[in-house]
Amino acid sequence: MTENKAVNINSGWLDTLYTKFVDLSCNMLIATVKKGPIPKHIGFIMDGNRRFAKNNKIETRMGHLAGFSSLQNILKWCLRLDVKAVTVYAFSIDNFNRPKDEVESLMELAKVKIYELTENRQVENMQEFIEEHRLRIRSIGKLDLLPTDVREKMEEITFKTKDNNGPVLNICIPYLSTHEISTAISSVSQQVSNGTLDPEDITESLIESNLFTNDSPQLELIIRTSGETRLSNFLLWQASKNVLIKFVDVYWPEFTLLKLVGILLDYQIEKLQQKE
Ligand SMILES: CC(C)=CCC/C(C)=C/CC/C(C)=C/COP(=O)(O)OP(=O)(O)O
Repeated sequence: MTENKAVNINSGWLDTLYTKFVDLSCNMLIATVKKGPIPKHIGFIMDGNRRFAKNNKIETRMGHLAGFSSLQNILKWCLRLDVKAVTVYAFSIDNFNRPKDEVESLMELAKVKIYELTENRQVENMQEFIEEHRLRIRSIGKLDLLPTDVREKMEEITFKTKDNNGPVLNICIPYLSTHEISTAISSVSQQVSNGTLDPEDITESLIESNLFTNDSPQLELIIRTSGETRLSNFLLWQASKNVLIKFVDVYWPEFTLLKLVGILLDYQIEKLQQKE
């Protein structure tokens, strides 16, 4: 009995010490990398949740849940690093071709997590974090493909955070870059056909101003986890403008601050080389 108690006290003390050590290390890493240029807008292809689940012998659903936790951590670090926009590929239009129960569980996860945020519940201090950083959350993509309840939750959080004047989190769900570009072109053609736009005034920047990311700063970095080296129809137009693309060999739920900092240092070296 006494022995157990002693072990509990010791492990509590060690946990606290460990947490403090981790916090301190994270703060130091963030302060160090912030001395150099930080990309204003980062896109993440959050890949590898299912392989993470398989490797760890857990259900696919739990892999996606671990992916959501990873998203929360990475978002927090990005905001502390003063990144102004984070765009995440949460669900591709093609993902609707996955097994029905996986699609349903991903939709449920999206709905529940967004519900927790909109209803002002504590999601590991996430609500506090949104308030503190005045974060705007937007869902972008072909929203009418979402089940009504999920779409409503997405629209609700976009509405609730629309007047926040801090950074923006763009959640691509369900998204394909080619759909985004064709939607922009269609909106421009509409203006031509109703006589509000002269075809001669169609420029690259006009098309760009009709993309879903039109109110985010220029994309400067894309990170894809899981070792895959493709863009998989993510931010193709935005990626054409001097964007550094980094492929990392870890699954999304395993992506750490240390990995992010390593990539940011590469980004800073590249910036310095471009200046020379
Ligand atoms: C509400 C919200 C924003 C939720 C985010 C949750 C999350 C991280 C979703 C990503 C889903 C997804 C298709 C990941 C890709 O890994 P994969 O499933 O393709 O894994 P694999 O590459 O190993 O097959």
